[in-house]
Amino acid sequence: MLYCVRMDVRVPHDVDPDRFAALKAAEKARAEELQRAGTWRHLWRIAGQYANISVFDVASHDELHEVLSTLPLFPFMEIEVTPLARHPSAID
Ligand SMILES: O=C(O)CC1=CCC(=O)O1
Repeated sequence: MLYCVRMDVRVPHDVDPDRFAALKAAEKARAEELQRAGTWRHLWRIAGQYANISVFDVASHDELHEVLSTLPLFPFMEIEVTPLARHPSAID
Protein backbone atom coordinates (compact mmCIF):
# COMPACT_ATOMS: atom_id res chain seq x y z
CA MET A 1 0.00 0.00 0.00
CA LEU A 2 1.28 3.43 -0.91
CA TYR A 3 0.96 6.50 1.27
CA CYS A 4 1.85 10.09 0.52
CA VAL A 5 3.24 11.59 3.71
CA ARG A 6 3.98 15.25 4.36
CA MET A 7 6.32 15.93 7.25
CA ASP A 8 6.81 19.45 8.59
CA VAL A 9 9.71 19.73 10.99
CA ARG A 10 9.05 22.10 13.89
CA VAL A 11 12.25 22.92 15.73
CA PRO A 12 11.61 24.12 19.29
CA HIS A 13 13.37 27.43 19.97
CA ASP A 14 14.96 26.08 23.15
CA VAL A 15 16.26 22.78 21.75
CA ASP A 16 19.91 22.01 22.44
CA PRO A 17 21.72 22.42 19.07
CA ASP A 18 23.97 19.40 19.65
CA ARG A 19 20.99 17.20 20.53
CA PHE A 20 19.13 18.37 17.44
CA ALA A 21 22.17 17.76 15.21
CA ALA A 22 22.38 14.21 16.59
CA LEU A 23 18.68 13.62 15.93
CA LYS A 24 19.07 14.89 12.35
CA ALA A 25 22.01 12.54 11.76
CA ALA A 26 19.99 9.62 13.17
CA GLU A 27 17.00 10.60 11.00
CA LYS A 28 19.22 10.66 7.89
CA ALA A 29 20.63 7.20 8.67
CA ARG A 30 17.15 5.76 9.27
CA ALA A 31 15.77 7.40 6.11
CA GLU A 32 18.59 5.93 4.04
CA GLU A 33 18.00 2.50 5.58
CA LEU A 34 14.27 2.64 4.78
CA GLN A 35 14.97 3.84 1.23
CA ARG A 36 17.39 0.96 0.65
CA ALA A 37 14.71 -1.43 1.94
CA GLY A 38 12.15 -0.01 -0.53
CA THR A 39 9.86 1.20 2.25
CA TRP A 40 10.57 4.91 1.76
CA ARG A 41 10.03 5.14 -2.00
CA HIS A 42 10.33 8.89 -2.52
CA LEU A 43 11.74 11.71 -0.42
CA TRP A 44 11.40 15.24 -1.73
CA ARG A 45 12.13 18.55 -0.06
CA ILE A 46 9.29 21.07 -0.32
CA ALA A 47 11.15 24.05 -1.73
CA GLY A 48 11.59 26.86 0.74
CA GLN A 49 10.23 24.94 3.74
CA TYR A 50 11.67 22.66 6.42
CA ALA A 51 9.30 19.97 5.19
CA ASN A 52 9.21 17.00 2.87
CA ILE A 53 6.80 15.04 0.74
CA SER A 54 7.45 11.32 0.85
CA VAL A 55 5.91 8.14 -0.50
CA PHE A 56 5.98 5.04 1.71
CA ASP A 57 5.26 1.49 0.60
CA VAL A 58 4.06 -0.54 3.57
CA ALA A 59 1.61 -3.38 4.21
CA SER A 60 -0.85 -1.58 6.48
CA HIS A 61 -1.82 1.57 8.36
CA ASP A 62 -0.29 -0.04 11.43
CA GLU A 63 3.07 -0.58 9.74
CA LEU A 64 3.08 3.02 8.50
CA HIS A 65 2.39 4.25 12.00
CA GLU A 66 5.18 2.07 13.38
CA VAL A 67 7.66 3.39 10.80
CA LEU A 68 6.71 7.04 11.24
CA SER A 69 6.41 7.05 15.00
CA THR A 70 9.88 5.57 15.47
CA LEU A 71 11.65 8.16 13.30
CA PRO A 72 14.17 10.09 15.40
CA LEU A 73 12.60 13.45 14.47
CA PHE A 74 9.03 12.23 15.07
CA PRO A 75 8.62 14.29 18.28
CA PHE A 76 9.43 17.41 16.23
CA MET A 77 7.24 16.75 13.20
CA GLU A 78 3.70 17.48 12.15
CA ILE A 79 2.68 14.65 9.82
CA GLU A 80 -0.14 14.43 7.32
CA VAL A 81 -0.90 11.07 5.68
CA THR A 82 -2.78 10.54 2.43
CA PRO A 83 -3.50 6.95 1.33
CA LEU A 84 -2.95 6.48 -2.40
CA ALA A 85 -5.13 4.41 -4.71
CA ARG A 86 -4.35 3.55 -8.29
CA HIS A 87 -5.59 6.10 -10.82
CA PRO A 88 -7.58 4.47 -13.66
CA SER A 89 -5.66 6.49 -16.26
CA ALA A 90 -2.21 5.62 -14.95
CA ILE A 91 -0.21 3.68 -17.57
CA ASP A 92 2.39 2.12 -15.28
O1 LIG B 1 14.44 17.21 6.70
C1 LIG B 1 13.32 16.64 6.72
O2 LIG B 1 12.41 16.88 5.94
C2 LIG B 1 13.11 15.52 7.72
C3 LIG B 1 13.80 14.34 7.27
C4 LIG B 1 13.27 13.21 6.76
C5 LIG B 1 14.32 12.30 6.41
C6 LIG B 1 15.51 13.08 6.77
O3 LIG B 1 16.69 12.72 6.68
O4 LIG B 1 15.15 14.29 7.27
